[in-house]
Amino acid sequence: MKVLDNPSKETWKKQLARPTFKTKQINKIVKPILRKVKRNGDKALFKFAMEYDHVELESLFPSEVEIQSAAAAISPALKEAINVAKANIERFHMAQATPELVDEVMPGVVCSRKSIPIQKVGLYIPGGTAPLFSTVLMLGIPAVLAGCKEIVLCSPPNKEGKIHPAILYTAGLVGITKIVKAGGAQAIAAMTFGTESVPKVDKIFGPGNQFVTAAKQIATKYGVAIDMPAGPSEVLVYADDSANPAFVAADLLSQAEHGVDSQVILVTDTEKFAQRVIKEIDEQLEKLPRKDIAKKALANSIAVLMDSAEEAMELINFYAPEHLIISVVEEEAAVSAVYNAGSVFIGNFTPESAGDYASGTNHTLPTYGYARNYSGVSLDSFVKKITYQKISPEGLKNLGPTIEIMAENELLDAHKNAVSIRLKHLKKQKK
Ligand SMILES: NC(=O)c1ccc[n+]([C@@H]2O[C@H](COP(=O)([O-])OP(=O)(O)OC[C@H]3O[C@@H](n4cnc5c(N)ncnc54)[C@H](O)[C@@H]3O)[C@@H](O)[C@H]2O)c1
Ligand SMILES: N[C@H](CO)Cc1c[nH]c[nH+]1
Ligand SMILES: [Zn+2]
Repeated sequence: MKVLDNPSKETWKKQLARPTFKTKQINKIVKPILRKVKRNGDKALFKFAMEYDHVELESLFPSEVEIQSAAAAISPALKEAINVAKANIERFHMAQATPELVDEVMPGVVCSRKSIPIQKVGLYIPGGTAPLFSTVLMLGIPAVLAGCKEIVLCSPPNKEGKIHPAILYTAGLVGITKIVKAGGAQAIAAMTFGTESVPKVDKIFGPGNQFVTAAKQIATKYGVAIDMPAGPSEVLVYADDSANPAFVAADLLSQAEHGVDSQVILVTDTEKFAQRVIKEIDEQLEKLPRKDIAKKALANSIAVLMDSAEEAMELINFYAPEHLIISVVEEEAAVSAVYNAGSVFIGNFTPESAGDYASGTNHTLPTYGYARNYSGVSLDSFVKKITYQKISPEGLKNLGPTIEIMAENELLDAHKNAVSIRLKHLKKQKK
């Protein structure tokens, strides 16, 4: 882990760059995949499963036997844990529901706004190097709560041609029945264009590797919406002497183990603390089954020493981390200074893993600095807000002249007439 000592502002962009997202090279692979799925439908999905997941699939759907045996393969302890997580995620996402808004803005002019579910949604559940069944909860729960009519779930098959039992079990628990064995860019293409077996959806959700993220971004050119670019996981820990170096190291490693292209950052105020954390990382790393992945991610990672708390916060907002852990004495000041982050974890006893699994917040979050302009997934991501208005004759008498003069000055007479014709009618009626 490289250590930077009070880097000057002009160097932040370069010094804190994420591992190069080789957009051009990735797009070169992803675009033909999209094209082929659009042209050849299911046939292309079978072909890409062979090419990228190294399996010859018999069917794109899990069989009834696979679904039944998935439930049997999950231990009672894991089932219990999934239930606790589900309850917390449901509770926190349910609390996000906004009631219908109705307002009589002036006498006789009533405006309202309602949340209407997006009808068809596609959920991508990563499965390349780890079976992220927790993502089924994070996407499936708000989709069901929002009332989406059709929910399709795609996840890559393993070498036996199966989707991980925990993903199948959790999907069933949440109430998702349309499950497709497809991963990577081909899954995104299938949900974008539709195939013989996969319905075309209105919006695609979910994290994934660089191929998935690039495919989602290209897919938007074909009329489908996406939640956000949710790529390789990252965490920034802002800690001082009051933090426990072993805890900090564990948090940094928790995101480093996601993928070789993940990045983790430590921001602290003394070289001594940074070195204690680095020592802990070295010790904990050796015991991790995914140490080879984490090691590569750590090669992209940095410890930054910042003397001034204000500048530290400026740097953090500049970086806009997906996850931000704050473990400093001046906790409140730091928390209130955050304006760019996907999700914030406060205090020594709030590991980022809590949000990944079970505390209730959503773990599908913007990476790569997109926390500057995107929010993480929430109930809102699965609805559209439709506005309504109803104007009474009295209301039109009150508002009409305002509209008429504005339309006239925009040189749009037909707009003005739509009001004038009604006002004249009302005048005649009065006589
Ligand atoms: N930002 C978030 O909210 C969030 C949440 C969870 C996970 N993640 C990230 O999701 C990612 C999951 O990645 P993963 O790889 O384990 O699973 P994945 O399911 O995203 O990707 C696996 C698929 O990638 C495709 N693929 C692999 N190599 C390819 C190649 N050379 N060319 C074309 N396609 C190829 C294959 O089709 C395979 O099925 C990690 O980077 C993790 O950090 C992010
Ligand atoms: N940290 C990931 C989001 O960036 C989510 C996750 C799922 N499982 C474990 N972690
Ligand atoms: Zn994680």
